[in-house]
Amino acid sequence: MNVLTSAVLHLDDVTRVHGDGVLAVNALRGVTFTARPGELVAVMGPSGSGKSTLLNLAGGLDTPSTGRVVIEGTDLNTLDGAGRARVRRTSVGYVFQDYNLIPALTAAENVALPRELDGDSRRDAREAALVALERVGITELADRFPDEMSGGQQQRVAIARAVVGERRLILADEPTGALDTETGEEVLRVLRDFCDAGAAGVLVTHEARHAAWADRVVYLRDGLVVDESGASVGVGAQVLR
Ligand SMILES: Nc1ncnc2c1ncn2[C@@H]1O[C@H](COP(=O)(O)OP(=O)(O)OP(=O)(O)O)[C@@H](O)[C@H]1O
Repeated sequence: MNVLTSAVLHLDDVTRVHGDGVLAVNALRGVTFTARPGELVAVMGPSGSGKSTLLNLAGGLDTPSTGRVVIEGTDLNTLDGAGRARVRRTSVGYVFQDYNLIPALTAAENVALPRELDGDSRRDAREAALVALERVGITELADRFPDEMSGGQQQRVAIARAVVGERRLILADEPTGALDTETGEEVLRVLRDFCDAGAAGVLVTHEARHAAWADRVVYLRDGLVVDESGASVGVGAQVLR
């Protein structure tokens, strides 16, 4: 099968230079990367290796200097800013270390927001939010505000917000960084479940233990993919599940 039609995310020989002249930094230097439906791919590497740059490009928040980013068959280079924003709203969900929930909105309202921004009626958006909250196992917290929830519960809300409306690409940047070990593992299990149900996930992490939930690990150094491991980590993921 053609990689561009089978992949949810495909980066094709992508470079990204930040700044110019003597201050130019080659954050990515020709990276090819694919995440397919059902797959959770961990991205690891030292500080400054290009992990955040890769995630920002993957989500259409940044544009490559050269190369292509293709999401669900659409080459983002062919879109204008509004087109990229639409792909972000409909195909891509982000999960951040610090949850990024809106404090004045309840869990259901936070999750419903992307749907409302995309034109759903308030009622349809709430219905979609309740489905997403059920999938992360916290329906009963729908009407609580973020400061009435634990960190792990807030991160589940953030994951529900990332997937609401059938978005199929989940980009997670150190999603367990603010959580204790046990809660962090529960959050990774939720991410894993979404990928098992057909989404594609990209998980940036510093911890090998967390990368064990992934099907593959891609190691970056100085803006290049220096190693990719599949089989052994895949076995780890099977054991953990
Ligand atoms: N907006 C920017 N302007 C200039 N340089 C940048 C910018 N963003 C990133 N860089 C540089 O690009 C390189 C890659 O940065 P990036 O944030 O992608 O790395 P990272 O692997 O995510 O690091 P960390 O683990 O510390 O978050 C680094 O040298 C960084 O200093």
